[in-house]
Amino acid sequence: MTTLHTLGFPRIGAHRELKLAQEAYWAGTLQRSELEHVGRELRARHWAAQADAGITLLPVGDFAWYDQILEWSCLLGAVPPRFDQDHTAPVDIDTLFRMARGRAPSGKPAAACEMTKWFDTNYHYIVPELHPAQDYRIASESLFQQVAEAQALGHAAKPVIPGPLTWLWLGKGDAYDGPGDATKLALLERLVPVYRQVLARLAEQGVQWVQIDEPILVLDLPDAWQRTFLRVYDQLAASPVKLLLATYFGGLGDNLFTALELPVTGLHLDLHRAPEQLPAVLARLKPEQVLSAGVIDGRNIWRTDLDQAEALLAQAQAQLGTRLWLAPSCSLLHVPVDLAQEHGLDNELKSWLSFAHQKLGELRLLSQALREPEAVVSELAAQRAVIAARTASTRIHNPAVQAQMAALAAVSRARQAPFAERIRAQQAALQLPAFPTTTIGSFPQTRGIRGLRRDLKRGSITQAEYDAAIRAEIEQCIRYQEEIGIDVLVHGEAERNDMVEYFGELLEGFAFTANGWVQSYGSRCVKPPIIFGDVSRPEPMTVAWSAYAQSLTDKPVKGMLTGPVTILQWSFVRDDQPRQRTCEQLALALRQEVLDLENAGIQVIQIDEPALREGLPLRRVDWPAYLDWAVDCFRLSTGAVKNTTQTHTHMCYAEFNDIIEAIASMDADVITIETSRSNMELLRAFEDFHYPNDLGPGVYDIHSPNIPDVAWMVTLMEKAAANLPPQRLWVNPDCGLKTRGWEETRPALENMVQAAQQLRQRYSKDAVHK
Ligand SMILES: CN1c2c(nc(N)[nH]c2=O)NC[C@@H]1CNc1ccc(C(=O)N[C@@H](CCC(=O)N[C@@H](CCC(=O)N[C@@H](CCC(=O)O)C(=O)O)C(=O)O)C(=O)O)cc1
Ligand SMILES: N[C@@H](CCS)C(=O)O
Ligand SMILES: [Zn+2]
Repeated sequence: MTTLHTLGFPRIGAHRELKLAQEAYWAGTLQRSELEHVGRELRARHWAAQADAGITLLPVGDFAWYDQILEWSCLLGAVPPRFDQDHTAPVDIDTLFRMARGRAPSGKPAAACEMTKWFDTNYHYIVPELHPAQDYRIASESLFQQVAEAQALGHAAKPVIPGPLTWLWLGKGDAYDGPGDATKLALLERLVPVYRQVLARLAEQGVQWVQIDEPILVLDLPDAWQRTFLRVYDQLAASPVKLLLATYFGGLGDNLFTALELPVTGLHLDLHRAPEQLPAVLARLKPEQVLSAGVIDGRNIWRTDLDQAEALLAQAQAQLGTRLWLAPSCSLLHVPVDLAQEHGLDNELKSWLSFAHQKLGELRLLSQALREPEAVVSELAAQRAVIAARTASTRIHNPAVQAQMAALAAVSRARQAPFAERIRAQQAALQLPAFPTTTIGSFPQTRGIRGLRRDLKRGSITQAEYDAAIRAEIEQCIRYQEEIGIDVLVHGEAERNDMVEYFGELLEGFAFTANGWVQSYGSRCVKPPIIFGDVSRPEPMTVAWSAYAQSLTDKPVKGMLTGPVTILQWSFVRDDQPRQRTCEQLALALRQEVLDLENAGIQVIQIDEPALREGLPLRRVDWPAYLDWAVDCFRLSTGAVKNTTQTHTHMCYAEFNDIIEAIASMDADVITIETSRSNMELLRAFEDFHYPNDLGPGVYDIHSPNIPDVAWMVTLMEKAAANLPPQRLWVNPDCGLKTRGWEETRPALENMVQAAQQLRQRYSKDAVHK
């Protein structure tokens, strides 16, 4: 029997049960015991589904109340001092929630830990906080309880834990300088003994295999880190369990020899992203070692070409026999739960797709194809037919788009005049004060607004009633901004379920799901649209809403679009052409929308690119090629407007230092960025580079419910104005306000406007000229 396993299963539940329970618990409407019951039910259901599908080793520890890295930090007792953790007591679930979100039903509120993107995914993890003097201990029983839970249900449990080097790499602390700072490695002296205790406890529970995740092995690692892998795993090898070292999201590259030298009993490889590493691994795998082949794509939703997978694995099967295990390439956390819940997708399209449940079936079929193909001839033929039908389908090709693409080289990307000339023309048209104020786009997405979409979907209100109610929201938003004196207004994005899904629903070549939720962070989920064919824009997508908003006021209202790279990055993307091609098609569609907005009298147009940095390949050698086409696509979508039309872009969740040149070459007239959480540290890249265009460093953190005070925001802007020309600076929050309530938004924005007024007085001489 081939061993089949998964590196992790989505924890949210097919109907986002976890989200609903978490939010009810935080709101005080669900008891802790009821929350725990929901967790147990979800785990049991997910194990049962996997076992029923023939998965022989079940992941335990992939469930998390908020995030799996945070769970592990809590198990290690790595709780920052501000959360008042008693060093002899277990870490309580409310402490975990306070670390994640600053507050919980019990315990003192405190500043939440930082959250950031998980490798190149749209999932966010809670950053471990590292201190040179930190002591580690087993401070939570949760993992051991879950192992016992799985075993009581009759399952073979395979605990999944973050490896010590990956956990340290992801961690931050005042004493450390970036992910690869070698001084972090000193913490291993206290960390590794706790790992050994954990492994010993798991062995006592009868666990045979532990999956230890070291995804940093697919990154460029400094020598000191590479060498330390050997030392650390020598110490862990003495444990009485077998270790399966899991790597994913890319190939091992120059870390391959390191990985193969480690004294572990099994190695998991991402053979979907990096099939080319297989021969080198097969040549060097030790005789007793297991190879777990991650051939089913855990990051996308297309059915697997099993012939291709089988051909890739034929030699491995012959060489390794039962030492060849099969698995998805990474945790299934990154795909929706169950395609069977999708009743709105047509059968043809549905036949092309595979969500988490369906991937389990594919895994079993692949194992049969490798061992006893004669037993599954018809299933394999059916899968083959689907793959062939998708390739041949006329739905994926649009001749008009192909014609546009053929002429792409001739399309101008450059604005008509350089920035210095454009900004003068824009200022003459817009007449903005110094330190103009604006927001990033979204205003609170209230229950009322979401309820409207729910009612429209259920048919309990008509499209006309929905549109009227959204217009009323827009009017309220415009009036409010006028009342408090914002200079460049937004319409508030009330009509959008999500900044990417909304566009996916309106573009051709996209499909969207009813229930294809994927966890983004904590209780927040997204429903990534599916790009299955050539992308085009049948009709304007935002013009009516923006034009309506502009009709209500004499102040400029920003048109608001999501950029091509971000739409690409946050969608499930077709895998039958390079991502660059798909991005170019998106850029062309957005270019038309930009021109339509301009024609409708919109003078300021923002094209958000928060995912530009997240799209960076994991290996530096691949960065220049990506940045070239990503920036080119942005310029393709924005380059056609008149000099008097002001383009904005917005980026968040990003460090800018190493991509500042690319950002500058996007040539947006104004960029608004997230900087307040880092106390304007992130601004340094713009200062050092002498960034030439206008810049809005976010003056307050929209992820926090705290109201920023005026003096604080003035101080932050003074820091910015010390190194950048004051006449180039804008005043704005960090990011959109959709996750905040009005009760937090009102005082925060009013304070922000006051801060701008004080800045105008203070810098009246320098800043008059835009
Ligand atoms: C900026 N971010 C985004 C990322 N990726 C995206 N695709 N979009 C983003 O905005 N990545 C990085 C960050 C991640 N940040 C966030 C922030 C907030 C959310 C979020 O709030 N998600 C919502 C779901 C949003 C949505 O689709 N809303 C629908 C309503 C869906 C729904 O639950 N409907 C209910 C009724 C609701 C009610 O009555 O209250 C129903 O149908 O029963 C909509 O507005 O129509 C979330 O709740 O998780 C995500 C990422
Ligand atoms: N315009 C979007 C950008 C989020 S990154 C918003 O305001 O929500
Ligand atoms: Zn943002």
